[in-house]
Amino acid sequence: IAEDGVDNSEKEVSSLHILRYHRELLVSRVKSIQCILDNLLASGFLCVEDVEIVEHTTTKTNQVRKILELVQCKGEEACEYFIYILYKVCDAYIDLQPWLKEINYKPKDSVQAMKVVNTDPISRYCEKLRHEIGRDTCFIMSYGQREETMLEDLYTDTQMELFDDRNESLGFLESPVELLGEQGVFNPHAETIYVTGDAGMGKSILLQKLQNLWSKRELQTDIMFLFKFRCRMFSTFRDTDEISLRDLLFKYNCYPDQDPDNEVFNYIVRFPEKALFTFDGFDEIQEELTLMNVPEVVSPEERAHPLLLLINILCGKLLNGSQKVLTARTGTPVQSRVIRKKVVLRGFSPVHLKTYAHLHFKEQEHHNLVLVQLDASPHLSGLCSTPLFCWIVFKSFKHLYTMHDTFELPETCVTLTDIFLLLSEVFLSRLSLHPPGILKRSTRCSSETFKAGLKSFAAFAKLAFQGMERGHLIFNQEEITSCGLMEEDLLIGFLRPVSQYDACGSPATFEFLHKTLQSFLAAFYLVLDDQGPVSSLLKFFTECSRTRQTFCLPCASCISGSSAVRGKDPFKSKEHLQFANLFLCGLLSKAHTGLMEHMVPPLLLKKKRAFLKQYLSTSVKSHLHGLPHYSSDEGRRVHVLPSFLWMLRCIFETGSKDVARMTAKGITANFLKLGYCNVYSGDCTAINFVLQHRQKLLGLDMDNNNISDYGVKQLQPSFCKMTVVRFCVNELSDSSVEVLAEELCKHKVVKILGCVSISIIPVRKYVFMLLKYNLWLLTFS
Ligand SMILES: Nc1ncnc2c1ncn2[C@@H]1O[C@H](COP(=O)(O)OP(=O)(O)OP(=O)(O)O)[C@@H](O)[C@H]1O
Repeated sequence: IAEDGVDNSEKEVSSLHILRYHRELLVSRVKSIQCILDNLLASGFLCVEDVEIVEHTTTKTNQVRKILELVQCKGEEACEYFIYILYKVCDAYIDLQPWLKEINYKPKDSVQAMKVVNTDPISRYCEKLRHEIGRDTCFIMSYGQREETMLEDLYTDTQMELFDDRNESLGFLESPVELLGEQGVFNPHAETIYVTGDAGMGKSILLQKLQNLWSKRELQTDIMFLFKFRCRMFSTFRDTDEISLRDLLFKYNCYPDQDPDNEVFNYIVRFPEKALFTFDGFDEIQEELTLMNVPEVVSPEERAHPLLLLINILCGKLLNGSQKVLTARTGTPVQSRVIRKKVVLRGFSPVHLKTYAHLHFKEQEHHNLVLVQLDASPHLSGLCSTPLFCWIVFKSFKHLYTMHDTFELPETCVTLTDIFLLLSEVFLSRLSLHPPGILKRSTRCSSETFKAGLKSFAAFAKLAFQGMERGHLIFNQEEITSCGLMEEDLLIGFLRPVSQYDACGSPATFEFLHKTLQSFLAAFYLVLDDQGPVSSLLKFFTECSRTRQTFCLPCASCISGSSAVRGKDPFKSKEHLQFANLFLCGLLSKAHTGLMEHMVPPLLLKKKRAFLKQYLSTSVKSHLHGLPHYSSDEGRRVHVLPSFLWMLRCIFETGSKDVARMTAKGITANFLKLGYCNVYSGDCTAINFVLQHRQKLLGLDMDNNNISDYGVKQLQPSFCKMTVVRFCVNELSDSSVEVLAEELCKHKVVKILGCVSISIIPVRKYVFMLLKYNLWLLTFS
């Protein structure tokens, strides 16, 4: 006989006895009665009048007492069924599960044959959340509001590299299912999984995949609630707005139904570890974080500014124990003490790229054509390792190929501007008189398409520009109309509705298909604008170079690490401004004169180009001059920062050999360290574009970047100038070793080669060759 007086050794302890004996425990632990009443009524143990009696009883504890009284009156079978409900609906009666274990409860076969329907508000809410998230995440963004693609049909894994707090690689994740797991956790006390990557690397899609997996119960986790937020939403609040935590969770996801006692929210507060938050695009709210001055900790009941709630959730001060996945673009400062693990998205590997092409092009003819063209252009393949750029290239190819007799992917020197022009052409061609597929046109005339759609295009460009000026990513109907956009313009694809922010169901606000597209259009506006002085062209360059002090909230400083003063450097600022500048350089390049002259008076265009070139030359000179040099045994060394890369990207986009030559000459150091600069394969073309103009020899250290074989191929023409070549900790395969060995042996100027190879076989083959020329091999594995 146990301490509580119940004889557990006896086989048949009556349920009636159990209820009587544990009455007070049950009264204190049964928090929700709805599900019990529903099931007792449905199974006929209680009648409607009984239920009404319970409902009219005043307090929750008295209601439970009443139910117990009633079931005991109905007899053993009713009591048995009552306990069975507690056992079956375990989520709702979580507090009673230890007790059921204690009394060694095992449902009899007879009661197991009876049906229990889970009508508990918490379980119902979980189901509702899963259903809504499943519905919201099953499509992938596509252009045109009428066209959507299933996530499952297009999602391709990307390279997800794990890093510790000292930026040492901890290997790769195999699939999004592993994102919440223990692999790569370097700070077990923190709760935020930080996913970072460059623009268009697939951070939002990875979150979408994660949410979709959860909705289908394929995530292998016991997370019951998933709340998804896009950080840009937090910028839509005024400084004085306040909201409760309850509203933040439910209003921007979904509200529980029939939950008069607030059971769902109370449950989340009691068991935060059952909740997962996803916050997408933390970089989009950095500006606002600097403006507020608010207290650090809030309670779940207190109303506060939504941003403050966000920060406190991320820091673990609110809903401590909940899991968080936060995404942001590379370089967004987030303090490592709140980071549990860090995942860097590296884009498509060559194998992923092939898989993605396969999913994209179901028709063999298209598929083969694209693969042949990609193989022929390592530069294009490098660009396509960024999923966003790849998606644009593939989508445009598909569209233009079906519209015209012949269409080839862009050639070797394709720039990002070319890619976004292609996307714009596709959008604008929807305005043309010939719908795709009906009549194929023999020749493609881009300028004609742009000219025909110029009115709408200029209106989109204006909207994008105004948004950039005001720091807006979301636009209301009024802003859209004031730029001259009509309802039918919205269908062509530049904008998409932000439906979930409107509780009434109708999409009242819009955003650009992608942030990068907004930057592109804003740059286009600067080129088209014939009202302001030519100098207004430099609007975003000037903004980038403005000395800015970033003030951080006391609590925001837990998250955003930096409060540094930004220097006067036009290549060092927020990425969306950098992109706008890059596109400006591209649009005003010589290569696009033919197209732009159809939209901008030639004289004005010429003036703008000359003005930009002059500015760029001066800025490059001052940037190079400002780089910190130091002397070493190998001569003058310089360790550049990621802003140097932005400068090179802009130069490449201009296509100006003069500026490239001047830059190559301006690098006075004889050793350039480009480590940890986030160089990806697409950048190697820009680096090569400048370095091939260099007369003097140069050592180049590109360790710890994101360069694949495509990048090495792009640098081939510059190897003849290199005394040191370092590619350690990149994504090179054996084929790069072959390229490197052959190139370097050919030119015989290289003294040190550092790289890591996947297998040793090609290395052995080339080691002898390299040693013959007294070459120091650094890190072969
Ligand atoms: N894993 C993937 N599989 C298939 N397509 C992808 C994948 N990742 C990204 N894409 C494509 O690239 C587009 C851009 O991706 P996404 O918006 O996720 O990038 P991001 O890293 O969040 O960019 P940003 O930092 O600029 O917001 C997607 O809309 C999709 O078309």
